[in-house]
Amino acid sequence: MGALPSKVRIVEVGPRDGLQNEKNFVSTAVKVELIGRLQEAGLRHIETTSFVSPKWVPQMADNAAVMAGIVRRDDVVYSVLVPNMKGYEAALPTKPGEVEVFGSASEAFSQKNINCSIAESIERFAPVVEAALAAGIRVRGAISCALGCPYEGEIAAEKVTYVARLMKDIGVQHVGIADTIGVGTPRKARKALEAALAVYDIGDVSGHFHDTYGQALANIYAALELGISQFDASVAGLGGCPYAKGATGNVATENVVYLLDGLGIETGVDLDALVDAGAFISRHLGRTNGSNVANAILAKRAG
Ligand SMILES: CC(C)(COP(=O)([O-])OP(=O)([O-])OC[C@H]1O[C@@H](n2cnc3c(N)ncnc32)[C@H](O)[C@@H]1OP(=O)([O-])[O-])[C@@H](O)C(=O)NCCC(=O)NCCSC(=O)C[C@@](C)(O)CC(=O)[O-]
Repeated sequence: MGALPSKVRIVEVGPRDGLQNEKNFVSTAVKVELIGRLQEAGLRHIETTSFVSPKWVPQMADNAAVMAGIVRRDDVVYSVLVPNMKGYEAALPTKPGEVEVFGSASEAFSQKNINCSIAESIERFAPVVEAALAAGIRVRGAISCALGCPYEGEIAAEKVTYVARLMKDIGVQHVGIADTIGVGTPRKARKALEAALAVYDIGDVSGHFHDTYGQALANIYAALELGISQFDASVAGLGGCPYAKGATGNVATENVVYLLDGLGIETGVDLDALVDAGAFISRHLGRTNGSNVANAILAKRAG
């Protein structure tokens, strides 16, 4: 195990992963304000929305309006999820900085989430990747259920390598290893990441850890020890996937920043401003903040 990275890129997924499962529609204005607050807090990579079927995920139906409403900064990458060419064609005019195709290491989850097999998903992604790269847009891929599946249970590391290889072969530049249901522990996280590292370079692999079993920070630490330097996180721990029942949100961004600050690892994020952004969206949703770091800071502020 080498030294920990000196710098980490946090991809803020709250506006997409965090909100997609909300039953009540969150207005476009609130989504836009949240994104504004997140970038003011120093986040430079934000998963902004997804171009998926509004029948499947109604909360993301205002994707184009969100992309039109945000006040863009040149130094922020605005990333959008795209499952097929229909989504890409809708996303392109909104000028995303990155498109993210999302596959799975589990056949069953692939069917539930995107209504096709792993092989079919790659066929759908291939023209998206080709078109995006030709347009100069970065392409990231997510590999869901890399540490376990709500339908199949254990997922072999070989399955992660297999999907990573398929993604690499069609030109996907970076893969995110996703613990969709938050069941992983550090050893599993390490195995899944190493499975992707058999195909991708260290700078092109990131971690996406849901915190259902409270293991996400431990998994991030294990990933840091491997040299991984990019992680997805969701402000106030918002979220869950509509097709992974019972899974809670992604690891809270505030918790990740606190950990990395403590380790002396640079993120560029101002924790206080981030806590304000999390308090804003939690207030709006009428939800207890899902970040214990945020709650501790808010309690301290209240005296
Ligand atoms: C993928 C599809 C569209 C396939 O859905 P399908 O039904 O197989 O698609 P289809 O091509 O047969 O089309 C059916 C209808 O959907 C429309 N359609 C088709 N494509 C699009 C599109 N892009 N945008 C808008 N509409 C679309 C299409 O026009 C048609 O409309 P109709 O004629 O019935 O009115 C569907 O299954 C879907 O939208 N699924 C939602 C997937 C999703 O958003 N899941 C959550 C995000 S993934 C996630 O959270 C995991 C991640 C990334 O965070 C990592 C982790 O933690 O694991």
